[in-house]
Amino acid sequence: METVVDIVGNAEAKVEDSVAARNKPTLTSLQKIADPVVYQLVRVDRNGRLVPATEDEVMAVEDLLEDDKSENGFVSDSVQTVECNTNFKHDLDGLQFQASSGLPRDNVKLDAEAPNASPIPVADFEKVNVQPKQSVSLLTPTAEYVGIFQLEGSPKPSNGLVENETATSAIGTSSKPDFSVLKGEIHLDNLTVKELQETFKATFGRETSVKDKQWLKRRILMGLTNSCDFSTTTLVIKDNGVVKKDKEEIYNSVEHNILLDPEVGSMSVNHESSPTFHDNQKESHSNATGMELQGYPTVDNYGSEDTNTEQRATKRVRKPTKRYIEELSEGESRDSCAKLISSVGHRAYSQPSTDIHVTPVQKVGLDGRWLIRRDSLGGSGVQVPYVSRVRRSRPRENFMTLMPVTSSDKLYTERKVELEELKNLDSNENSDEDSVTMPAANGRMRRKHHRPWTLSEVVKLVEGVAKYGAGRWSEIKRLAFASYSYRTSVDLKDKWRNLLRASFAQLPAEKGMQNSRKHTSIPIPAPILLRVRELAEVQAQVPPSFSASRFAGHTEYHLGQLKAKIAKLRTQLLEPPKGSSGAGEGFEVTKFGHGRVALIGFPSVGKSTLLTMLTGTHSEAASYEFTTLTCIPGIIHYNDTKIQLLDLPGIIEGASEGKGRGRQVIAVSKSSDIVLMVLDASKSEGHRQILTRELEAVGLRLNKRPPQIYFRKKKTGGISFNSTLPLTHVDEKLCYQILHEYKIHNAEVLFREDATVDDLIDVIEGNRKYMKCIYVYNKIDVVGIDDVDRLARQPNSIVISCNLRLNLDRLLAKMWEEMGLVRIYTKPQGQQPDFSDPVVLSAGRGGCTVEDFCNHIHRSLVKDVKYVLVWGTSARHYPQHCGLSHGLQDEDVVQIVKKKEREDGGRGRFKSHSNAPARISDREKKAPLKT
Ligand SMILES: Nc1nc2c(ncn2[C@@H]2O[C@H](COP(=O)(O)OP(=O)(O)OP(=O)(O)O)[C@@H](O)[C@H]2O)c(=O)[nH]1
Ligand SMILES: [Mg+2]
Repeated sequence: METVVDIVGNAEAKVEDSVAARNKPTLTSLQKIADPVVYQLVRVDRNGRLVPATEDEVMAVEDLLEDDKSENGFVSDSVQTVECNTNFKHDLDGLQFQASSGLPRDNVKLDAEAPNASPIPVADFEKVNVQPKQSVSLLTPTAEYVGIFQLEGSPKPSNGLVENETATSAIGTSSKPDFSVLKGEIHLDNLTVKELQETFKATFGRETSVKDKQWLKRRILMGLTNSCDFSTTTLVIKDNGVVKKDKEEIYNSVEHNILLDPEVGSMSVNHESSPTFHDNQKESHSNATGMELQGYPTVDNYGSEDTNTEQRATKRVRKPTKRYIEELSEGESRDSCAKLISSVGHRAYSQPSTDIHVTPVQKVGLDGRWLIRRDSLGGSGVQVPYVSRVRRSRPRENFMTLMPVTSSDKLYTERKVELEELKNLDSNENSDEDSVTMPAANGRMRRKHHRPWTLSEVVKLVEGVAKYGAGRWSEIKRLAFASYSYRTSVDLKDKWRNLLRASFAQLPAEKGMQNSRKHTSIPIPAPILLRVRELAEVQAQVPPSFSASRFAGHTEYHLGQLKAKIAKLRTQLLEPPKGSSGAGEGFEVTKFGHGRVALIGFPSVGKSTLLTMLTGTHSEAASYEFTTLTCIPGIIHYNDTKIQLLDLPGIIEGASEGKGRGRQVIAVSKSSDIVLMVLDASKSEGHRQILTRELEAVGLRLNKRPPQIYFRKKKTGGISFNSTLPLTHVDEKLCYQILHEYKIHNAEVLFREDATVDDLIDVIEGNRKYMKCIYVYNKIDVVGIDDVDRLARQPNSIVISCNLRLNLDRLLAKMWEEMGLVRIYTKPQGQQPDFSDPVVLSAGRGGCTVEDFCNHIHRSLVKDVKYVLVWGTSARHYPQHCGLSHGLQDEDVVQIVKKKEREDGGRGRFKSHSNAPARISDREKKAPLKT
């Protein structure tokens, strides 16, 4: 099989270029040319017909391209400034092959030097007889397709072939030796071992130490047979050599080349400045000088055999994946630009009078299937399209390797800029094109299995939502995305969600373009995002978790993470070390009464004095600090209830960290029902904040209710984040980060209120205590009335004076109110209620329902309760028959009606009056009758 790359040219361009090339066959002629040439990869079958190369072949060629480019360290401007407007003039009589092309200056120089400098003349060779209608075939630009047969100018007339040292040196040190420039026929039988080795080196690109002539000849012939395209030459391989063929054969072979299948891909060819065609440079027919190289037939030698042969073979037999086939087929049906190239190729081949067709390809696609490279040369870029097939087998190593890298930084920068443009050119005009591969930041190809959305698609989606409404994805898909078979309604839904995120996360101060996702192919313009936002707001689609624009930044996330970290570490700090017996000596006293109240405050604020005043229990009070060093309990008799009041040592700043036994003090206060924070009215206002902070540091939450956040850990299923209302402090990402900090990866979170990050952390920690706190400002006798008035108006505050016994009753009332004790009086059946000894319930101590009331009396009472009769504020009428779930209120009177024992046997007419066993077998057998 021979694989060739055929050139499709533009006839008009050809004429112009040929004229230009003749008049000014230099670089300037090239610069005037803007139209690119489409190269298509074809294959010559056994009948000599050119058939389109298969995908595997294209893939293999691309591999070779890549490999060669990566192997070849040679970098030259001329490599990338490919001249594709080559004008060929083939004389039927032959004998003349004119190649005029606007090669770069380097090429001109090298090509001009080559005939003179080349010491490799071999043998006389007939001038090539080529049909003018033919499409000149080029071999694929790989290292295997190198070599040229020269006809004349050889100072060394022999049958061997010699490497063109000048040319080799001209192109620099190559990693692979190039195939020698041959002249005339080659008869391997006549070559010496050394010459055979040279030939082998030229053919395969590597040296060999084998001296076996037969082996060398066989390998060389095999290499030539497999790799060289002799169809465009007058050479054939015959009898251990490359020999001339008849004119008829040449004519036939050329005729075969004209028959082309239009369905071929395009391929870029890099023309090298060197006359020795090296690796991926195999252009043999271009000459910038426009001079005639008479008798120089272009035989692109396929000096094959490289180390990748086996790999390529493996690739060819590998079955393409289903996805690859699907995408390729979709792409082929969709790619209008690809069709353009194909059709151009078809036209070019079908035009009888042209041999080169320069195709003005203007569209640029990045779908991985075709790509037009625009290399900058001077002011006018030359566009070189080539096939860039999607290869699902492995990602293309480097996008840039397909584009020859110039040594000039400027050109390199330009190319990068162009690449960026290409990336961003996913525009309206290319709406049907989708990127499958994208160049990543490190220059390697990053493959995306999904098709990135184009701007036109996004606009269509937004229009569809505006027209049909969000949620009607199937309808939008059917009506607006009918031609986009690869877009499902789920895709539309997902994209709309991402657009919503992007639009609500976008800060107004940000620059106009913002991506909804990090790796999206196109940035969404600000107007579209604004439109999305408008639509979402109109259709009440504001996602709760994205309604806060403040989350566009990372500061909140970072702060949230830090808060979670601090809370976690603080919890670890407060936990007693494992293995220890726990805390040391504490202040804990036995619980007594119906409620417990702790006195917390700085030293010498009057706590002990207050205890003495309220309870009658003496507690040492003095004018120096830390008079009290332990917990002193007292009992307050109030409203037929007993309330335990605890006098505690004074705490100072840093108590939560253990200063002044502050931790034990706070631990006792944690066990109480409410906290009385005693403050000195004559002291700084900051004391209140300090104490609040200290208590909160150990998990006490004063005058707060638990956050309305439902949180439940799960074993599997990930994190489900939901909210019943728009959130302004927490979003999904922040919630995930905080949970991640606690190493929670499976949980259910439901926000029922606009909670803060601290609330979420409290819920996750789960050990917070929410308590009522009354701020008691003592010693108001020493401050002005204005200050007293101001303090008294603060929430949860009360002003007192222990010395003057001012406002103590209000303090007790407030305390009672905050404690929420519920007194229930019992009423025996047929008797008066007992108002002397109530049953005291509270929400903090087991609840206030009838069942709690029964349990408070005795645990076994609940199952005997038939119903209860309730008098009081909780009853709608007196008495009300209530069940166990009825909620009781303060000073209710309850009468319990128990079930009767005889009712156990049934009710009404179903009642069982007999005590006989239910089953006959259980009955006692009567004694048999005596006869
Ligand atoms: N002017 C005035 N002084 C008071 C009042 N209540 C208490 N004091 C004085 O404040 C000083 C401290 O009183 P204590 O009851 O020992 O204060 P404490 O908070 O128990 O102090 P520690 O036990 O050290 O924490 C005493 O000298 C009291 O006489 C008040 O209402 N007015
Ligand atoms: Mg005291």
